[in-house]
Amino acid sequence: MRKQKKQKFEILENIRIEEMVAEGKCLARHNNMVIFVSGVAPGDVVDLRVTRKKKSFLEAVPVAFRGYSELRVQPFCEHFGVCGGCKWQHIGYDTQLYYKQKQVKDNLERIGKVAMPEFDPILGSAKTRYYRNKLEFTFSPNGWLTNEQIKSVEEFDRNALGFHIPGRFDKILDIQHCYLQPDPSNAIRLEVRKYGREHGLEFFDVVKQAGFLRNLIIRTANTGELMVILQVFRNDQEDILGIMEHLKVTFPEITSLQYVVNPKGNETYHDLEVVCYHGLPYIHEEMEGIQFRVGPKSFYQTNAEQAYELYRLARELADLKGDELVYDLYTGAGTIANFVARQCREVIGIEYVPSAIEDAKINSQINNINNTTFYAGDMKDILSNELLERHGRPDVVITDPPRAGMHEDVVAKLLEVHANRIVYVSCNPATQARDLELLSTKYDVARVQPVDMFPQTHHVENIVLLIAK
Ligand SMILES: C[S@@+](CC[C@H](N)C(=O)[O-])C[C@H]1O[C@@H](n2cnc3c(N)ncnc32)[C@H](O)[C@@H]1O
Repeated sequence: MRKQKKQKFEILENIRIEEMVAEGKCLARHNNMVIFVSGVAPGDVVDLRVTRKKKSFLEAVPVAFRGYSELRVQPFCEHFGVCGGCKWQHIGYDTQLYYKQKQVKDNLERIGKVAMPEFDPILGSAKTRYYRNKLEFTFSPNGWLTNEQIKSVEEFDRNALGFHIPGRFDKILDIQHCYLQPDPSNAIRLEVRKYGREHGLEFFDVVKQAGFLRNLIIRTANTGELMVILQVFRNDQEDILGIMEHLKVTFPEITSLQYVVNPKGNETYHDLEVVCYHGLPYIHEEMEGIQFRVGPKSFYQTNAEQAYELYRLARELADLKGDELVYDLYTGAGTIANFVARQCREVIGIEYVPSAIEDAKINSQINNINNTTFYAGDMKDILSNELLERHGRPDVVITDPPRAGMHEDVVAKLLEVHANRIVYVSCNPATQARDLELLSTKYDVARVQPVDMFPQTHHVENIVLLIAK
């Protein structure tokens, strides 16, 4: 007798979703086993398909809903559930803030294991939609179709311009309307797609590494300046100039229109020449009258309004009186360094990416800020005894590391220098908590202030003030 084939993915029925936990996933339990579930809300009752089995936990996705959570609200975007962009739009903004605050508290208390003050309530974002100043869209000749679209596939032009399906480098969701970036972002994207389709320009196929239109970046600054960068695979000048001219005429509000020819295997263009077709090769963001020049390769905080709130809080916690030496670690394009420079004696900014340091210097120059010095290199090498001897021991350290947190050598150096204050800005409370535990031998945690930079997502930013013991 033939053996019955074992079902690959187990279905678990009638499971109540308990809590929102890390990375925007929810927790449920079945037979004493913990299950991490995406796309649900605490209080939902669901049937789950197990997608991953580990010794101590399972991962699963819902296949049917038997009851809906009271926390749910109607998602506003037609791409919800497929697009990776706004995964939390099925729960209201107050609930999102509640869980972000909880995420910070859980991480700091569970991992950090240090004495904590009362946490300040999370600072929500004034804008919960259209808050991003930068989006990057990818072209594809065979865009992802929804089940509805598959039924009538002949009606759909598969040439797509949108976002990657989460976890898929080769699948692009064609976006009709995106709620993340203000006007005229949607209009520009739709016009580029229309022009490409109507003129028979090939949308790039990442698997075959063939085609022409590759990627579109739109940056909408808070000064009203607008940058558009088109990435193409081949240097077909007639086609490039055709689409550039069309965009220039159709959107006179574009102040910086650029293109990059990228024949490489990936979409990164930091090592390629970006050609300015029209306008200036950069745009400006502004904060308290300080201008920040943003070039095609520059990093700038993507929620500019909330970045201002974040920096304002960081500066408040730094408690600058005018005579301090401040070290701004992981300074990026020197945004925090320049933002606090007028309130202190001197700022030393350190950052890994050399082009960001060039931007940081320009940002000081164009604002007549003369008390900043910037260094490019790996933090653990640059923050050396030699540097500390040259500039002196910092009174205040502001540190804003990447998600991985600070290298242990950098933490060791901060213990050694024993600054009066450390303002630790983090986009990952888990690694922040790990670093706080190490720092707690010489510093007390005095304030904890979560900030929401990314509504509709599980991401949370957190500022911690440490005071020397
Ligand atoms: C979260 S961003 C902070 C940017 C900046 N403070 C701002 O608000 O715009 C972290 C920065 O750390 C830089 N970085 C990452 N690893 C680094 C390292 N090992 N040494 C120095 N800088 C590093 C990244 O390039 C990035 O600019």
